[in-house]
Order: sequence, then C-alpha cells, then structure tokens
Amino acid sequence: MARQPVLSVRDLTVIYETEQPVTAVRQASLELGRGEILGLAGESGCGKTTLAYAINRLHQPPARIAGGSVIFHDREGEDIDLLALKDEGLRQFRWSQLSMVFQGAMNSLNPVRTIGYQLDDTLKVHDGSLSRAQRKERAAEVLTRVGVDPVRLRSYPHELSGGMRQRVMIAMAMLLQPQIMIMDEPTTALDVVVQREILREILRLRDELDFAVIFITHDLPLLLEIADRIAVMYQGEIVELGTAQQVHQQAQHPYTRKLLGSFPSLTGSRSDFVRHGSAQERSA
Ligand SMILES: Nc1ncnc2c1ncn2[C@@H]1O[C@H](COP(=O)(O)OP(=O)(O)OP(=O)(O)O)[C@@H](O)[C@H]1O
Repeated sequence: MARQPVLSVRDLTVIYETEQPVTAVRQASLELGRGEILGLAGESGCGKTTLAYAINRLHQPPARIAGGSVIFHDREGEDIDLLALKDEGLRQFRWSQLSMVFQGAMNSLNPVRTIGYQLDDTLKVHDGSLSRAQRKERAAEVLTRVGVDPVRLRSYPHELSGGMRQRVMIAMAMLLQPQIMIMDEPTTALDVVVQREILREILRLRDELDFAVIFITHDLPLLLEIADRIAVMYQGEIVELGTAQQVHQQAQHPYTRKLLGSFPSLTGSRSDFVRHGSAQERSA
C-alpha cells in the first residue's frame, strides 16, 4: 500500500459470551492508510458493527476481545496499542484521534441543549486551552464545513431536519480533527439526495483534511463509488480486501461475487457523480 498506515488491525477476534458464545469477528486483519477511505461491506449480522466498536474499544459485555491487536500509528511516529489503553488514555484518544458516526447518530444529540452548547462542551472537555471565543469560532467553522449555516448553533436538535442533524453529528466527529473517522451506516436513515450530498462532503473533507475513513454499509455499489479499498465480511471474517476496482472486477471470494450479483445496478456503468471533482479519482 502506497499510503503510510494510520491503523493496523491484526487477527482481531471478538466473542459474545452468551450461553451459546458467538464469534462475531474472527481473526480480522486490515490496514488503514492515512487519508484512505476503506469500505467495509457485508450482509446484516456479519460482524461489521462489532468490529467497528471493538477497534474503538466501545464494545460492551457480553462482547469480549478474545485476541489480536489494534495499533494506531500517530502522525508523530508513535505507535499506540489501543487494546492496552486504560480509561483516561482511552477517553483522550476517542474523538480527538478516532471518532465515530453511527446510523441514527442524529438521535443521540441532547434534545434540551442547543447545537452550539453541545459542540462547545465537546471542545471544552478535550481542549482546555481554547478560549470561549476560539471555541465558538471552531464550532462555527466545523458546521460550515459540513454545509450547515452557523446560525444553527443557536438551534435545538428538533428544529433541524434529519439530514441536518446527521451533518451536525459529522461536524461533532470532525471537531477535534481526528486522524480516523469510523462511519457505520451514517446516512442510511436519510433520503437518497441528502445521502449523496453528505457523502460528497465527506469525500471533499477527506481530500482537504486528509483523515482516513472506515465506511461501513450494506451498500456495495455505493462503496464502489466512494471507497479506495473495500473489505468484505462474511460470517465474522474478512474474506476479501482489495481496491474498489479489484473487488468489482476480480472478486476472489464466492461470497463477494454473490454480493455483487445481488445489485443489478452494478452491471450497468456507474457514473462518477459522487467522486466527481475528488482528488482521488480512480484513474485505472
Ligand atoms: N449483544 C449481543 N449478544 C450476542 N450476540 C450478538 C450481540 N450483538 C451482536 N451479536 C451477534 O454478533 C454477530 C455480528 O453482529 P453485528 O451487529 O456486528 O453485525 P453487522 O454486520 O454490523 O450487522 P448490521 O449490518 O445488521 O448492523 C451477529 O451474529 C449478531 O447476532
């Protein structure tokens, strides 16, 4: 891989210790490059969300990481073993280095606080050195980046549309300029036009700010458009990992071929309407 790695996941295994234990992620390995968009696809229940939570140590019992390693490679050249981080280290790491946006994340905004208050609070908790004016400026800037007018800082969540609230959550995830963003079905609850707009924005921001994205979705055609590389999960294992083009044209695993075949649209020529204008145009 030409890019410097920002995250290395090796042989990660996650088990739900229920009466009949379920190995939801089995020896998953992947490397995420700096500024790369890595798509993670696979049918419902294959382990995508479990993998995402475990990478960020957000998994809850009965889930248990039974093996493997997750290493974050800092810009400064330091390697951080995420599975060894203790509470305070983890708290500092999350949001500032690696942030997450979940499906329906828009509903996790606090209904009784303004958008401005919630952005300000996150900044205050993570960066005590900023003045009130600097925090306000940063909050306005980050909203502008995701296409929300900063006057909305004064709005309450219920005053915004679903698409706008999801943009606010993406702004929140970008607030501390993390090096990695994990997005788990971030736009599936939204209508297609809004989805496209938000995705375009994410691509543009990636080009501008060079953060890496792990983008999780069932929507393989979408990943073929936006991702640099795609990992396909099947029953807890990563069975395919390649460039979007390799996955589309030379899928190795029978499950990937089956998955591709289940999207009739893939037999037609997909236009570049999302990628259009991106610095990462697929050239080959
Ligand atoms: N709390 C839990 N207890 C026991 N098993 C669980 C729990 N949560 C998830 N699982 C199991 O782990 C496996 C992986 O689930 P996971 O939610 O990670 O899949 P997914 O690919 O993200 O699915 P979806 O696309 O529907 O979100 C599934 O077999 C699921 O039934």
